Amino acid sequence: MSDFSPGQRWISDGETELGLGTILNVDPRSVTVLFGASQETRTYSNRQAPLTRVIFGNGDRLEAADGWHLTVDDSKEVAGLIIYLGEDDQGERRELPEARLADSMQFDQARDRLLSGQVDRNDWFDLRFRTLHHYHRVEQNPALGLSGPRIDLIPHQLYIADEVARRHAPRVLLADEVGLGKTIEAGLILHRLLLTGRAERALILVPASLTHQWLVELLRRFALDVTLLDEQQSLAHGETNPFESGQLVLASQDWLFANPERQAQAEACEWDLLIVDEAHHLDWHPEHSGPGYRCVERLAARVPGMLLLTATPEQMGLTSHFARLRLLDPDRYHSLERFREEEQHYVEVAEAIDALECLPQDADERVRVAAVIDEPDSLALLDTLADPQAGPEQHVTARDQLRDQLLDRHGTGRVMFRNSRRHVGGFPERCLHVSRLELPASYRRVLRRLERDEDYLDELLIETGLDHPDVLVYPDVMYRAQPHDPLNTEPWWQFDPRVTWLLERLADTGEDGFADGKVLLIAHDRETALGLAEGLRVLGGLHAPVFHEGLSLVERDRAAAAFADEDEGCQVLVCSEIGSEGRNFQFCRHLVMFDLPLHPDQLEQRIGRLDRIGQRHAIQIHVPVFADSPGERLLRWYREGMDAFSAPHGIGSEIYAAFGDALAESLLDAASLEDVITETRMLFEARQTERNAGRNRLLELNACRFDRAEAVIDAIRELDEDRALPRYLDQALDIFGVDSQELGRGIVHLQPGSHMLDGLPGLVQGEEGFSATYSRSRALARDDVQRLSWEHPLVREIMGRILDGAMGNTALALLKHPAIPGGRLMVELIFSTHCPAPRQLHLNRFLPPTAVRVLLDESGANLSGKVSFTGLSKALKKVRKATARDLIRSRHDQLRDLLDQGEAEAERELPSIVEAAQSRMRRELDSELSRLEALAHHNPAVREDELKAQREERAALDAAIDSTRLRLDAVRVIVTVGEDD
Ligand SMILES: Nc1ncnc2c1ncn2[C@@H]1O[C@H](COP(=O)(O)OP(=O)(O)OP(=O)(O)O)[C@@H](O)[C@H]1O
Repeated sequence: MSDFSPGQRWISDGETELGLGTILNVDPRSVTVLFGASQETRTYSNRQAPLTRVIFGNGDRLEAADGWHLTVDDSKEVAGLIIYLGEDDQGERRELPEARLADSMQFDQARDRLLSGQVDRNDWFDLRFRTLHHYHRVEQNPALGLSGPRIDLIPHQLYIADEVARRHAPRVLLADEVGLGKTIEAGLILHRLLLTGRAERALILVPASLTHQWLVELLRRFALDVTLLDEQQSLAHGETNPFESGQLVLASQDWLFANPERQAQAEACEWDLLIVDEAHHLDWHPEHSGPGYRCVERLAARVPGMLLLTATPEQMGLTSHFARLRLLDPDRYHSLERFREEEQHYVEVAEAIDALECLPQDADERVRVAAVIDEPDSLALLDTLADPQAGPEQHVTARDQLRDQLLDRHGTGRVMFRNSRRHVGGFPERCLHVSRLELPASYRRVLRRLERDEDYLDELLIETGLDHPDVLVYPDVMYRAQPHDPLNTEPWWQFDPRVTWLLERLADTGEDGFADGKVLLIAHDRETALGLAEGLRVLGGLHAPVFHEGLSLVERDRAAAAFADEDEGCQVLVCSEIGSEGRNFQFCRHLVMFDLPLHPDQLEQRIGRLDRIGQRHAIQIHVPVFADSPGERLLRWYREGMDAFSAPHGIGSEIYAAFGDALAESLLDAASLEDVITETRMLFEARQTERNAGRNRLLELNACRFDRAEAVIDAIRELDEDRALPRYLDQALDIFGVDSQELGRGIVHLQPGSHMLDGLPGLVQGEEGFSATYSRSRALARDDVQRLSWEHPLVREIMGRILDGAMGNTALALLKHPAIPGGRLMVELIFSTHCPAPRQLHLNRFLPPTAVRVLLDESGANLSGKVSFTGLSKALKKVRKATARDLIRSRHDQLRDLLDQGEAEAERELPSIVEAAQSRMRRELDSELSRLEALAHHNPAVREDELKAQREERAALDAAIDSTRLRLDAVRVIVTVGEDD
């Protein structure tokens, strides 16, 4: 191209964001352009410069470098430079030489780009329209944020995620029984909040031993890229706050709770959500609370959303449990006494819920319901339900609504979610195998003396520094604590029969043996675990990795990975108590409790490693005990006092508080043990009956409302089975330059093509790319295959780039049609609703960008209703860019008039779009608001700030929707060609 002259204004085709350029220099080979707004200079080859001359036409409004505006009505050319003539905003006639146009004039808007002759590929325009269409659809799906994660669709988890993530700044305790998927629930909530714009930054605090597992789960299941922060990483940030280094930060509790400076840095950041796993460790006492509790308490006061996770909420006692509820909602949980008192009425509420099923047939049951309700809306529903004249449909609706109201208005339901195996169902059986072994002489010697001599216990405690009753229950620990005893010369594992017992079982292929599967072994003490591993190696030649608190995180993960490997992995993993929390070991079927923990909740945590979602076998729990030892008595207490091995019952903590001391006393005294067991059993049965009738029942009914869970699952399935996604993605990948290769069985491999556009997640030039599938079940079966969904980061990135940028917002194509003579012009205009609002309002659920298409022929007739987008698109032929530019230049004025007319046509559709969005929003938010207001009367768990936020949100949404405008998003010029052209 040789017609460049210094001073002319041109724009870069590939980098429109640089703004308007000025030719600085031209020589026979190259042309140099200054882009003043971005302070960039580019030199291009003179022959192939990807530049378009910017020439405005009559009616265009221009901005001058010194800020005034000119509406053009004429132009002239002087020495190759254009001078625009027209009127300024005050109506004065002025001239504006092109060299004095503002550098900052924007050229990404479709109108400007088109009129300045910039056109994109025709298929880009198609993709842009389809993107708008699908985005509009998907954003309104109620399952948005829940459909992308690579998980099985398990009702209780999806119910909780949906219920919690729709709340303003949710603050809840996720307290499902062990292994039912609290991590998954927290991940789902986080994912949905992020995708819908309700949260942007989250801090996740987990025990050190679980950091890696969380990191992997969040990446593998939720495609969330999390920054794992530790001291080493933090030091690398020098003076800057390391917690600012990512949007999602994962850190170890052990590290943060011990480090006041780092805590101050974490507190100094803005977070939307705080997640704390294994929250039962946050212990609180009136005189002294633990450092973890204090740290979380300070964060809780600043961070609006909070999820606490624990399977054993009362493990540190009821007071600590209450204190954690208070962290979530200090207004609601201010008095422990009152909390206890409320619990007394749960039975009546649960009975009233059951009574609903008997109405209207059994009129007497009405009284039971009426006894617990007094709100007029509930009473009206009860009247309908009890009225035999009402129709069956009315009965069903009234029953459902009343049930929801009863659940909503009483109990801890809004703050605490606890699903149990009993309620969820479908979990494997637990089988207990006890092996009685003879007490070795070295242990017996001490125990006998303890039984005979009361003072010896005190001496022993002082001498060993151990606690009571640990000294009794862990004889190998006691043995090791007396290294100076001349009789204690051998390592304990050399004579402890549990070691040989274990070796025999590991090798045994018979019914009693462990040879058919992996074995997780948990011992209370780290030294026991280490010694045992040594014993296995020396006595049996067996290598067993050890997992304990003394290992670094990397070493722990290595040990767990060595165990998990299906083909190469070791048969047994030896863990100290630290292995009994949070880790996923459901691929094992044998659990060996080398000794027993002293707290029932700890016992349940141990079993929970295997008894979790994904376990496919009955769980074999093996306990070797020494005959007539304190360990055997402890076992009896667990079995006979509370059936601790058969199923979780959630009252371990209360039982331990009541009988822990008496039990410790009776471990040496078989006679008093009988009484402890009898009394434990009585309390256990009484509490269980009480809780199952009241609190547990309410918690269960509240933790999963199956009909609502089903509705969420249906919405997810709709997205899962959406056949439009593969079609859309095929086209998008092709345009973005991603190569896709079918691998068979529904799996494709995606990798960067040679012309791939940069910055697509998971695809880097020169790297392999990734394999993926649209099928949920296939993705679940194969860790190495990602799942493609509308929520996959690659799909979101592609859609975002198209919608936020200018890609494909102008095009020109030819149409050959026997009925239309050549040389005619048509324009296809795509308008989109534009409605600026803060992201956290999640406006898209009511009014996502909505396309309005207008198709005009050159006479201005609107053909949109007659000619569909797809029909027209199929008939179009592409054209060279240079020809397109010439065509546009020659029809500039006519095109501008058509654009103006199209705008007026589209505007006519706006009111109905706004009205529909407004009524959708009001319907949903008003009913939620009235539900919340009614609830607040009864259940103080509704926080005042929640109500306030809900009202403000409604007002803000109303205003935002009201201010919706239409913006021209894309335009395609269509030129007809005759049969002979
Ligand atoms: N919906 C699901 N789809 C697939 N796997 C799941 C699902 N829910 C849970 N799992 C798997 O089941 C195991 C237990 O889940 P998770 O770790 O979330 O339970 P948890 O309640 O947090 O356990 P714990 O009480 O031990 O902390 C994990 O391996 C998890 O990946």
